[in-house]
Amino acid sequence: MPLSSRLQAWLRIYGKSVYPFYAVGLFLLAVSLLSRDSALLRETFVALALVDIVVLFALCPAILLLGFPSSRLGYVSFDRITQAGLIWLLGPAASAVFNAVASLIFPFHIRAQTGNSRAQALLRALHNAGMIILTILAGGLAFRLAGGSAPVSALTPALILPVAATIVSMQLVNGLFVRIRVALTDGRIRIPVDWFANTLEPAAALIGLLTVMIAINTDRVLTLSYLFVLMALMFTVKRLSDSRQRLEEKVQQRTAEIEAQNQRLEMARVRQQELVEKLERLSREDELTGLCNRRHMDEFLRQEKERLQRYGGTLAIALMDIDHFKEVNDRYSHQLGDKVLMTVAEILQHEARSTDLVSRYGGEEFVIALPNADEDGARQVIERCREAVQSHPWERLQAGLSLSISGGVAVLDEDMDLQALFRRADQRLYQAKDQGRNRIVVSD
Ligand SMILES: Nc1nc2c(ncn2[C@@H]2O[C@H](COP(=O)(O)OP(=O)(O)OP(=O)(O)O)[C@@H](O)[C@H]2O)c(=O)[nH]1
Repeated sequence: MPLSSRLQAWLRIYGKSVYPFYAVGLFLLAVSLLSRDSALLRETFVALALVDIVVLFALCPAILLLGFPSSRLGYVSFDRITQAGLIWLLGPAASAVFNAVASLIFPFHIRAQTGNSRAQALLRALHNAGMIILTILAGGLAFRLAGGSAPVSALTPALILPVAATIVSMQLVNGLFVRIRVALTDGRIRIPVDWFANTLEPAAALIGLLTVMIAINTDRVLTLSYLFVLMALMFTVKRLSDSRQRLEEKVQQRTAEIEAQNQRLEMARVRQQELVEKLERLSREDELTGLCNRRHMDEFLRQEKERLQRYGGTLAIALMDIDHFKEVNDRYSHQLGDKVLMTVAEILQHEARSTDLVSRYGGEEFVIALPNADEDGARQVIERCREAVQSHPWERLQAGLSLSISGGVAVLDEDMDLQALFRRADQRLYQAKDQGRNRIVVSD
């Protein structure tokens, strides 16, 4: 924000809210300067006015110039200076009234940022004032119970306990109210209170005590110099707090970026995994029918043969071929031929046992591996397949279409290799074709 508009904003706030308090402060300052009868009263008024001046001319412009809402401490900590300071100076009742009135301004000041209506800001202002009155009265009560009496006129060790009691009780009551408010709003509001602000609150209250004592016990030039240093300190702390917050935000942003990056990597990993699985599946699967392919069948038979050699048992294979399949392609279409292949695949899969493996071995040729099946067992399964293909309602697929399959079955002998097993099954398939098709040949 350029300086001129900052000044304008300051004047706006000054005109709308700060002015009455400033006027009261100046009035009290004037009265205290003029009332020569009571030195204590005058000193008290001087102190009050000076504390006000710090708040009005240091804190308000600081908040305005440095930007309030981003602060994690700002008013939360520094308004404790006037609250506690005035308890010790004027007593809890006066401090409560003064600070409650001052706290009414704040919700209107940040109305633009919060987007609250005038009515909402008013409710919040009343709520703030109520909270502050109770907090200050609790602080004052603790101060009195711990043996303190207002006005404080000298810094003595006896003050330590009452001052500590004031600060701790105010901190506790304030914290309690904030928590109640968070609970009532379902945790929707963000509280600008963290350990940093919590540490600063007692510190701010101590600064209040020091301010009061300096105002009472020293001349005005020294007091004003002290206030000037205090002001500079406040700016520094505010700057520190802001840069700390910016750092925190940067860390949060970086963390979010890293998390997003991790998520992207994880997604890429999952996609890669899916791709690998798909490739693996494709390398085992026949694309048209979804049955396993020749590569997978060969691998399966190799493993089965090894298992047999080690543990014994039987293994049969059946080579099946659709009869006159070329005619289907030629007479109807290649597309219909594909549908026939898919339907035959479904039938074979359905009729085979769950331990059998059905594959499309190439073209219109299917191989079924039948672990633990002897000639009779294999015959039963393959006959069932043949009958199912023959009795399938092919007309539904194409009017006038009827189909059958032929098959050759072979059982693995002890000293036989897989090639020989295939040769034997192939010979029997040709036998079946020779004998008129639509049949299964199991033995020579
Ligand atoms: N539609 C389609 N046809 C295929 C596919 N693979 C092989 N074929 C066809 O299958 C037919 C096989 O014909 P043949 O080997 O002559 O035997 P067939 O007509 O079934 O006669 P037999 O086996 O003697 O009963 C050929 O016309 C191939 O083009 C395929 O994936 N889709």
